[in-house]
Amino acid sequence: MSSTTTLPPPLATNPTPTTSTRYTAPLTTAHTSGLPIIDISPFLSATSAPSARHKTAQAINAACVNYGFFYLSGHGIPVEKLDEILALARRFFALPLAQKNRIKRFDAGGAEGGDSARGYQGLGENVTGGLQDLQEAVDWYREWDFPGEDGGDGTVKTLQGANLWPEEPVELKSVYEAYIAQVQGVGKALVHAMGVALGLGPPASDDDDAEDENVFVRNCAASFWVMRMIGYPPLSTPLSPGSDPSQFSCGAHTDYGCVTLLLTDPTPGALQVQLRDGTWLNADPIRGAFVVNIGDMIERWTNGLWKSTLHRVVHRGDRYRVSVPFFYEPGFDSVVRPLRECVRRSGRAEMGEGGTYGEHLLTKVFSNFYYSKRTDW
Ligand SMILES: N=C(N)NCCCC[C@H](N)C(=O)O
Ligand SMILES: O=C(O)CCC(=O)C(=O)O
Ligand SMILES: [Fe+2]
Repeated sequence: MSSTTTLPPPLATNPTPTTSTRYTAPLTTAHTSGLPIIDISPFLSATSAPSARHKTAQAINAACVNYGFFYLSGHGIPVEKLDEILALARRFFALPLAQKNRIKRFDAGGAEGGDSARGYQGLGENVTGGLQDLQEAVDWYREWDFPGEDGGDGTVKTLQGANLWPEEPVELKSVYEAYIAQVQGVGKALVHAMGVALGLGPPASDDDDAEDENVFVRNCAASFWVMRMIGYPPLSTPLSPGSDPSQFSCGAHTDYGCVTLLLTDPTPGALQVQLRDGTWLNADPIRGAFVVNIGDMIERWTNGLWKSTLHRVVHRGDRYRVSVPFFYEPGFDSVVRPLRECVRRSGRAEMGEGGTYGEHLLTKVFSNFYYSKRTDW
């Protein structure tokens, strides 16, 4: 394939942010935002009652049909650990730029002519919908060693290689690696629950180990996860009442894979989620809970029964904001095509080409960087 990087077309004007509290399904517990709070613990314990799992699965289905977003509680990661993750992110971003640049991602514009998505990216380096985001970030991906130079086809180099870890804070690497192991377990339980919520049973098998497995769990077994640590200085442009934002901390986008487990500091009014009617809802954080949303691969698998919902960050507070999303995704080579049962239920034609998650991810990553000058794929 030979083409230059094309950015997505500019977004149509965004609707005015709102703090709507409407929701359309009977949900047992809801935050003031209206987004449901869902307890995943029945899927983390092997001994939980079937009725408890059923309740969780039903709540997930309602949340994914109505919003594509919810809060997740009962995940078992202590709140002190979550606070520590955020505090370490804040300490890293407070370092001088020269020090942060010591783990700078290897840029396409660099003298050596390669690029890498792993590492630190400075303010304005990430682009969404054709606009630079007012954020800086560090990306870590599942480590992936190719036997060959470029994985065979020259298109995956950007995602290869080892992660870059900062020297400071010294404990960041070990704390984050332990967290990644824990949060992957939550991701696995969550996609398991999602398969149950959709009535996607395990494959017919005599193998006891496969008893609980469904198509989501299987495809995430070698999850090509992404961990992202983001820092957001406040946007400076004033917003007059009723006007649309012209600058974003992170422009409106959908996430790419299965589920995002988002951890943020307590800053309110920053993360906004688009409702079905096109208005924007503030999804303010709940301490100790994750904000969860589904990504493009779940939308494709379900043939749109569950939507990968647009969301954005518009941070106008007065304090530097940090967030740490963990993206629990399919394997890089997972072929994702609509599930026959979901196509039938949706009553719509089969959506999407049915390519691999890796192909989707690469398309996204190559359109994300302001400095990318990629011409060789
Ligand atoms: N790995 C995930 N999902 N990262 C989400 C990043 C979203 C913003 C990005 N600039 C974009 O336009 O997609
Ligand atoms: O920082 C946030 O609240 C959300 C970030 C986000 O949506 C993303 O990185 O995909
Ligand atoms: Fe996102």
